[in-house]
Amino acid sequence: MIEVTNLSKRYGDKVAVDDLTFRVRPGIVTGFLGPNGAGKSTTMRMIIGLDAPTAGTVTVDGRRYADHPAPLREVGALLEAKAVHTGRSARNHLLAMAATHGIGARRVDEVIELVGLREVAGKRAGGFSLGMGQRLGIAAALLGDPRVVMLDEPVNGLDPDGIRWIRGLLKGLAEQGRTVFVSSHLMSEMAQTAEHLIVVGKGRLIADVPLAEFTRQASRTTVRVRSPQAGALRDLLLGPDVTVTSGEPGLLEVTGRGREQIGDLAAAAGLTLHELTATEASLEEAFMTMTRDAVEYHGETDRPTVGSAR
Ligand SMILES: Nc1ncnc2c1ncn2[C@@H]1O[C@H](COP(=O)(O)OP(=O)(O)OP(=O)(O)O)[C@@H](O)[C@H]1O
Repeated sequence: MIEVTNLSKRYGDKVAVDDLTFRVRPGIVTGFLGPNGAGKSTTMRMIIGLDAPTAGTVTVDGRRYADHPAPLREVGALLEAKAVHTGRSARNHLLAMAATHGIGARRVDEVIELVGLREVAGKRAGGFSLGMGQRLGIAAALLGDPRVVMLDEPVNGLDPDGIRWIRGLLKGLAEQGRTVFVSSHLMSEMAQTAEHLIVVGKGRLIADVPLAEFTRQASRTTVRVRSPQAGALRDLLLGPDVTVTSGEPGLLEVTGRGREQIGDLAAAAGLTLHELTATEASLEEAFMTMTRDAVEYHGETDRPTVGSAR
């Protein structure tokens, strides 16, 4: 379990992480989702003590990372997929890491097998492709058989095979009861991997929801309505839990009322309709809307809003 409490990080005037509070539970894959610059890497660095918080606390299984007697056995992390610049073979690279933590050669061979590097384990790690380097980084993260696994953007730059492999690996680690925390800026990727989502924007928490709940909310249908009497129609449609927005004159986008209901209400009031179309938002669109709202929260609105009553 990772517990982040009122965590903030400032670099000079820049607030990278702003009063974040959330928990990452064992037994499931938790996705850490947010656009570029949202503060994901900074948060992960603070979890393993690479950066000191400006305020707030982070604990892993009840203790600060630095207070664990054998941190590598507690948390395995892959942060910033950077190339391994070494003339050593992959196996020797891992053996050297293992030796500094009192981990034996047997475990090195186990993780090599686990990440599928057996055939290239004797090759120079410095010459590895991005995908192989990524597998090596994951092997290093798993060396200590950690109860918490944390990976920052692990699928960046990987081919479809590599991506599928990482998804399977993460799910398997979670099924073994480990805490698995993985960041991405792609909703579509998280939708296939994570069971729970922590969404951040501009350093702030936007959502802390099960994926199923996010999907349910995202699939809320929007109805596009065109009418020469859009103003009157909007007034007619507004009500509790109904939102009406407009991007152009004569066009309304309505959530909270179904297509038939809108058609019936318009007909009963004698209003003319030129279009009545139901559209389902994709998960990616729902994520964009969510994070755009975080931008709006900071006062940078770019979306004209006709009216809403919630
Ligand atoms: N060492 C630093 N000094 C100054 N600013 C920093 C530093 N590290 C991060 N930042 C800033 O803090 C903000 C959050 O960055 P962070 O890398 O944590 O975001 P992220 O969500 O991981 O983004 P990405 O997906 O692009 O990696 C960004 O605006 C970034 O420019």
